[in-house]
Amino acid sequence: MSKLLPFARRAGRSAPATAEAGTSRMSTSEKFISIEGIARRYPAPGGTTTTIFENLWLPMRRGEFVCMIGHSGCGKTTVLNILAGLDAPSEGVVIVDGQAITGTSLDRAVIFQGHALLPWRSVLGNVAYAVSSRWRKAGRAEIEARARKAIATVGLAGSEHKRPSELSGGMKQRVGIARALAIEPKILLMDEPFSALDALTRGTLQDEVRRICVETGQTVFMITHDVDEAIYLADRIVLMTNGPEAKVAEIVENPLPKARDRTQLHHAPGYYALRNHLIDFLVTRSRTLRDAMPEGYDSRHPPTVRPSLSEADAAAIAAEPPAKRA
Ligand SMILES: Nc1ncnc2c1ncn2[C@@H]1O[C@H](COP(=O)(O)OP(=O)(O)OP(=O)(O)O)[C@@H](O)[C@H]1O
Repeated sequence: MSKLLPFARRAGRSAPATAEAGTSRMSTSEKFISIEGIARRYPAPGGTTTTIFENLWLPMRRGEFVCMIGHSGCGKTTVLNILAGLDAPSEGVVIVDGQAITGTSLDRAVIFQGHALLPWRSVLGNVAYAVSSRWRKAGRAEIEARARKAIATVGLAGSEHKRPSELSGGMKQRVGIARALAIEPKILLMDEPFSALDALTRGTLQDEVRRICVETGQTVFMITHDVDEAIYLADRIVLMTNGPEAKVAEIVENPLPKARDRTQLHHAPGYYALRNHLIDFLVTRSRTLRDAMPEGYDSRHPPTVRPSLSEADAAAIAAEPPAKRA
């Protein structure tokens, strides 16, 4: 407890988080995924059109974990569906690994909030089914070996022959993750994958997903409403203004070290500045920015923000003995 106190004190007396804004542009060769000027519009009553979002630009590096946060209705799932190839933009294009997306692909696996497992198949059967659709010519032994490996990766070894009705919500979600991983996708797309789980299971699965993504160098785009989940998992956090006509307000770079421990996050310098910045955005700025973006806003290059410590906090940390900072 005593170790917690200096940080708790700092959190309490911190000035509002300052943010270093800038536009850290990604070079063309760095862009593994490139969302380029996409819009999604739907017909509305009276022959009009509703624009959910427009002129949305977002590049992602290979191996990056990007979370998107924004209020309900700003179009997060629509963006994910477009990345998956399940929906098409009304304007603009998404380029993955140099190719424009024209439909679904086994290179882009989706993990939904609901598990969508085949109820009549066992855990092994569900995962093997996905494996066989990826490697159509593979023999039974190879398919089973690949499926078993993915099942073991998510900690379900020993449950291969259980049916979905015999599994808890967390176990079902693990099967969903195993099924996605088993096809060795280039990109993992996750739509609030843990939101229906209890806090304990959610934490465990966040740990597993983080470990797997770090180990495999997976590129991930994930939607979440959970600020702490985004801080733990993401390298960058995309903040959407409220819809309709939502925009990428800013892209927040996570200043926390890549080697993170969920239970120790609140000790990390910069944690409270980042958390306060995200919450402040959701509480007020997501609305005010929808109504008026700052002068000079360029939707092609939304501001990149790196919430930083207040000067007082930075000085306090610098003054601490190194052992205390660890
Ligand atoms: N087929 C459709 N026809 C008309 N409007 C649609 C259609 N699909 C989605 N929308 C609208 O598009 C908007 C964005 O939906 P979307 O599900 O992408 O939002 P979201 O940010 O993911 O929301 P949530 O956080 O609640 O999941 C919503 O206002 C929704 O009503």
